[in-house]
Amino acid sequence: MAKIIDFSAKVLPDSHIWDTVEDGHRHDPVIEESIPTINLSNNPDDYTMILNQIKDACNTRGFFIVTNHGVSMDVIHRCEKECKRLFDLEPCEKMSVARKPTYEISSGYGSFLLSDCFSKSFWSESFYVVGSPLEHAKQLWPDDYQSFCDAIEEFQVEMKYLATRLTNLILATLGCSIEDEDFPKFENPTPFTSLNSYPVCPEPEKAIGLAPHKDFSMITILRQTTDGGLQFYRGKNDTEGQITDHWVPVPKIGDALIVVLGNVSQIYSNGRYRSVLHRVVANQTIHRHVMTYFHTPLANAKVGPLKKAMNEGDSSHYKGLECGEYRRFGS
Ligand SMILES: O=C(O)CCC(=O)C(=O)O
Ligand SMILES: [Fe+2]
Repeated sequence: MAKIIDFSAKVLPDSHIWDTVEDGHRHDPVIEESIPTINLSNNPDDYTMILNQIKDACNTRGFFIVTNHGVSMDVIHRCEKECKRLFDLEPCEKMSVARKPTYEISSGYGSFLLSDCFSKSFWSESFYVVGSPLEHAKQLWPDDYQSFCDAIEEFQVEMKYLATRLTNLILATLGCSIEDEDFPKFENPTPFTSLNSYPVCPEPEKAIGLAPHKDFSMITILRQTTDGGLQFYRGKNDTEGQITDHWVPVPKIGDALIVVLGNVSQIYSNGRYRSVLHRVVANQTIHRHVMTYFHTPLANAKVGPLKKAMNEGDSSHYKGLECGEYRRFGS
């Protein structure tokens, strides 16, 4: 349920103090390291190289950065502008389009759905767009809603195109092909976009922007306006063997986008690829905005390990369930 939060407070309210709450790996060190960066050129000669780079990133990290991704930077910049316009509104205006308190994802303003799992609140706000933003945009800006709708809708179209391309590449790295009868169909899934805002925090070391979690999607694609927040987890259980448990901060790299493997990738690959734990830390100097696109099969699509992704003799680690059922069981 959305509550009004005073993000201009000089002292962190008790409702947002996390330093005594176990949020999982809170105190593991943050270590800067290079993040796999893949140039998605359209040159057919680069296809095998791109496939190998994606395979390596999926095997070892569960996240990577893409450049030359084909998403229009004009659309991205317009979306960033509209995202700031939205979060700059007065709290009561934003509350007028608050998300309904349901477990199902629905459009509107509020805290992240994940926040319902914790007793403390996140130092952040989000605006979910499931399908079209028209109704809420008209309510917020009766005479000036078109630029918001256009930017978000164009963003969703471009992101869906990129997400489909990346999904097909990821499945190809598992030996699956579009001709397979169980090759997942992502036709007409309702686009789900989240605009996120992480205001400057008076006491960032005691707060959290977004608690550690894994995404439910096949992949999530993110665009951040600045760095200073998102971190991915790498730990002993990762495939590279003996590495120290740590968090890897994600810098903002020019026009690049960030790709995150979600639980559906883990299920399709029968656990060969792992969805990656990630979090957002609060910071004291920059107001960070993020646009996120979640690429997920339809709720009634069957999701289970793909035949060709399994090696001879492998047993299935996941039951074949409908996508919506997996969501209800949580992650
Ligand atoms: O805002 C971010 O940087 C991350 C958002 C995220 O992980 C999510 O919405 O699932
Ligand atoms: Fe996430």
